[in-house]
Amino acid sequence: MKMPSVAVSAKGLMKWFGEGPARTLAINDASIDAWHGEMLYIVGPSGSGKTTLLSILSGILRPDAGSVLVEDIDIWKLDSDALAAFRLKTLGFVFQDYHLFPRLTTVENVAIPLILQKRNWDEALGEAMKMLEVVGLETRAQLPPVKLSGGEQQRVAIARAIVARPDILVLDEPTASLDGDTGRRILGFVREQLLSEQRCILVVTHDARVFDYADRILHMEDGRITGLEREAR
Ligand SMILES: Nc1ncnc2c1ncn2[C@@H]1O[C@H](COP(=O)(O)OP(=O)(O)OP(=O)(O)O)[C@@H](O)[C@H]1O
Repeated sequence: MKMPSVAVSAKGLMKWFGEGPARTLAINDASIDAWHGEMLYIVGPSGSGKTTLLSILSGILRPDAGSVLVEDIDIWKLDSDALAAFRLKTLGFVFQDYHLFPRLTTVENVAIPLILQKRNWDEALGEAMKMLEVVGLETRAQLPPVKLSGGEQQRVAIARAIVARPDILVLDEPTASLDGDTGRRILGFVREQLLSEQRCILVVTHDARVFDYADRILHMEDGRITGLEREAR
């Protein structure tokens, strides 16, 4: 059997927030390897450090110690321009609060990663439209995101994150505003589409309804990684 290759490898991560008596250790000596072709979940109680870890792994938040290799590149040694270019080329994100652009239409929001990669505007809008069909929002394409419900905005954020087929997809509570069926359908689609291309998907979630999509589940508590389960798939 072919061994999976490592997509993201983090070693000895530490992260503190705040100063003096309010200083909090958010990540305490965390190390992980995530592989191409797997969906790796990060679960744990509120405040255990899941979002902080995801932000460090995806080049958004600088750790105080430790290293992160993504596709063999030591991302925290890149300068800020190189890191931004690398994130654009390699990573797709869905944040907890979606980060949609209010002045753009829904379809333009989904097209953004393709436009930033210098794809032709009409072609980018065409691809974005196909993604909106997948998440069931083609009739909302020309509306601004504020006209959409929370669950619809979450689906737009997911469509935008996968439209450029990123090597690594990072999802923070991707099903929080979705009903059970929609959440499962969309995560199932993401899994099927991206894992068949050997992409790596990192998911922070509390949503037990979608746990069975995970290949492995990493548990966190008080900033530490306390366990790793392999799901029987
Ligand atoms: N920007 C920040 N400034 C100060 N403290 C922070 C900041 N971000 C996170 N923390 C603290 O770091 C710890 C880990 O937070 P984090 O948001 O990573 O946890 P989480 O497991 O994702 O929680 P949740 O499930 O509630 O989103 C918490 O104690 C939190 O209060």
